[in-house]
Amino acid sequence: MTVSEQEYVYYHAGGLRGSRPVLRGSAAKETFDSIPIIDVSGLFSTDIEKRKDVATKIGKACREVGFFYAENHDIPDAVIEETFKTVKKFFAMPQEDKMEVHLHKNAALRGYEPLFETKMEGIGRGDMKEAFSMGDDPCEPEQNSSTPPPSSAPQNSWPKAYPSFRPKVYDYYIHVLAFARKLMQAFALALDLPEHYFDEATSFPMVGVRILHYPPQERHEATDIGLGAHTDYTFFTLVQQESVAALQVLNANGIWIDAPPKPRTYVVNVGDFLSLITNGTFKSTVHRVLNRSGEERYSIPFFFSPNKEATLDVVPTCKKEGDVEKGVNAGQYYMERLRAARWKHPSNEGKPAPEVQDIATGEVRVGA
Ligand SMILES: O=C(O)CCC(=O)C(=O)O
Ligand SMILES: [Fe+2]
Repeated sequence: MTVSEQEYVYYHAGGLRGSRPVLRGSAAKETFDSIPIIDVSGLFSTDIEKRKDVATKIGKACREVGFFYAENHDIPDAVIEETFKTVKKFFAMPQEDKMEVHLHKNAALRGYEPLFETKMEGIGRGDMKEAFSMGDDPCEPEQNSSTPPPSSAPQNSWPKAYPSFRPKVYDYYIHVLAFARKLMQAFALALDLPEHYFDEATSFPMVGVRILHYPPQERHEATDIGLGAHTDYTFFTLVQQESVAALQVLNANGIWIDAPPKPRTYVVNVGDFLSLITNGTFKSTVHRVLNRSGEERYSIPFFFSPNKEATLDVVPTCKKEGDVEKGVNAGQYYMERLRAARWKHPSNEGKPAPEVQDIATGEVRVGA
């Protein structure tokens, strides 16, 4: 095969542009071609051996794939169903009611983002999704922070036109946060660390609920994308998808593996923070959303990351000889990544527009 015939996949990983050759036939490496399903019910057992059994499976999935489906979690169906109803009602509001809480009006980059506002990849129109995000804020009583700051601007923006939105989103938030904490303990066990190893670094974690609406894509090419190929800047992410398949995960051969919704499961994926502190042992795997279904798609990622103040260093069980301590400040890194993808936010004023890359051809240009 000549160089010019080599096909590549382009993406953003760890905030940097990357590419991967598409390997087929005899050139293909050993890699995953499906997403493992893990029964996580043992995590709720009082028997540590049962918890460790689940953690071992989680560890294998994180090392080999970076993604898994968690089945038999403890979040009631009714909570998830009610949340999707809420999500649909939010997106069905008149545009001006959504724009009232536009993310550009919020210093913490929370709130509503209309269609095509982010451009993870692609010289096309941008990401074909609208979103609303909320997250950790010690000032909001629903979050039961033991140490609210004496005074601080609210971090979240809530739509006035939909008063019951906030309590409904919080109902989801509280449930998923508890499950995420359980998973964090399982990740510790999976790394041969004490179960509560991460408790201190996640005492008031950076978390976010992002609700997403992907209209059906008119064009069926990768240049018309729901959400460009990326990795998450989290410890891990818990994605609840409704019924429409569109999420895809990139394997080592540059092949997109479908991660369709499976009833009563969460898609769990390792993010860049967990990859960083495990020296890359746990994979923060590239993924994207392409909604070719012809239907409206709704999904709800829940992002779980360390405390803002936490310093990220490689955990003792993953250290290698000669490693230099990374000492990354979690909060700073998180905000940099969040801002980089939203360069029109007022906090980026004066900074040059970032470069974007055509996901089909690899061509790079200054973003518009
Ligand atoms: O919509 C999805 O299924 C995934 C969304 C996602 O990857 C993200 O928001 O980081
Ligand atoms: Fe993601």
